[in-house]
Amino acid sequence: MEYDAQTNTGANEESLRMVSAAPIGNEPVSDEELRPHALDGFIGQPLLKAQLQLFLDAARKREVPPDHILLAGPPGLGKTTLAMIVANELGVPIRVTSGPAIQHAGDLASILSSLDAGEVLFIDEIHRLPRPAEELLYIAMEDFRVDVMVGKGPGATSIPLTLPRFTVIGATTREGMLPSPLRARFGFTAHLDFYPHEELEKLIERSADVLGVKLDGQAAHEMAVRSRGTPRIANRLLRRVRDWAIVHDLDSVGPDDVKSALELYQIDAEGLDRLDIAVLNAIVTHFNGGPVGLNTLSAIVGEESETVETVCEPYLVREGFLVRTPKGRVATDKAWAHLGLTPREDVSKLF
Ligand SMILES: Nc1ncnc2c1ncn2[C@@H]1O[C@H](COP(=O)(O)OP(=O)(O)OP(=O)(O)O)[C@@H](O)[C@H]1O
Ligand SMILES: [Mg+2]
Repeated sequence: MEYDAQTNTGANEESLRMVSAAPIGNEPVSDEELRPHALDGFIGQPLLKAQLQLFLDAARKREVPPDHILLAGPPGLGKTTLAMIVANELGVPIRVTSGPAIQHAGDLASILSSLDAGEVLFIDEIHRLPRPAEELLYIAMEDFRVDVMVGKGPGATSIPLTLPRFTVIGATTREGMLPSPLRARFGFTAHLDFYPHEELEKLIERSADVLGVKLDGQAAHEMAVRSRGTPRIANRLLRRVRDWAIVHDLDSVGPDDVKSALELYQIDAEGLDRLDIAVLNAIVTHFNGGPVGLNTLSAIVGEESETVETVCEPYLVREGFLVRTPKGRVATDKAWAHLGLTPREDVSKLF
């Protein structure tokens, strides 16, 4: 299987954070050891699993490759994992590429024309396909045909090539950016949601078995509540806890070990890290709870405003620490309480 490194570079600031949902460093490789290979081993998302199971069973019974599948959802929730599982369950090979890796329509044409019958073509970050490639893909997905250009300039001719039936699995973190003709060509769209704590606990227990880490009592729970609903983060926290256990010669890891290990990495009880806390602190101490504009806020915490907006805010908003108002960002009562402070009087009157 090829792995497209381009989708997982990201030496940006987000990727340096322990609680970033994007992969860090060599994680695409180490993600591999923790990936379940069958639908059974895929933790959580019960509705999605039932839908996918039915979809695959029907295709198997009809003895045809299944319709194209779109996997949509935030980073680190299991899109790549599900794509691999689908190919595995169908017992077919999977070809892996990504939107940014395909620079010209010709790149995609050559991949398509080399596919075997029934093969799965996984296109990660499909919302980043260049336009001409996207148009070529429409035809290939619908009519199983690709027009190959032969020659250059005025003498160039296009030769239609019939393709065997295959299945495209597209993954996207930005479903809204997919043009509707492309979206319409998928027979099934799976939306992945953030995982509840109980599911993350199960996931951490499974990963701990794979890594040979023995967890006691509430250890898995303590990691789950700090994982921001994201399996990739859960697995990363587990690896850091494993490091702690190795260095301290522990045979098994208890909840207090988890707390100490993750405190060292400045991840607090709600999964907030140094930057999240800095953002909340800035709003509360400099602006008495807000509202404050994004640029001012970012300047105070010393980060790019994009980092604050795309990395910190979604989680802070989702967890009710922060609200976005037309006048700027406002810290909620929960944020004040989390910082151990009492909210100013009139903050509730803003809403
Ligand atoms: N439901 C799950 N059960 C078990 N492990 C999971 C599950 N979902 C994700 N994981 C694990 O989390 C890690 C990240 O998952 P994956 O690479 O599939 O995410 P992704 O949605 O493709 O992220 P990205 O958008 O960044 O590509 C992998 O190690 C995978 O094994
Ligand atoms: Mg992925």
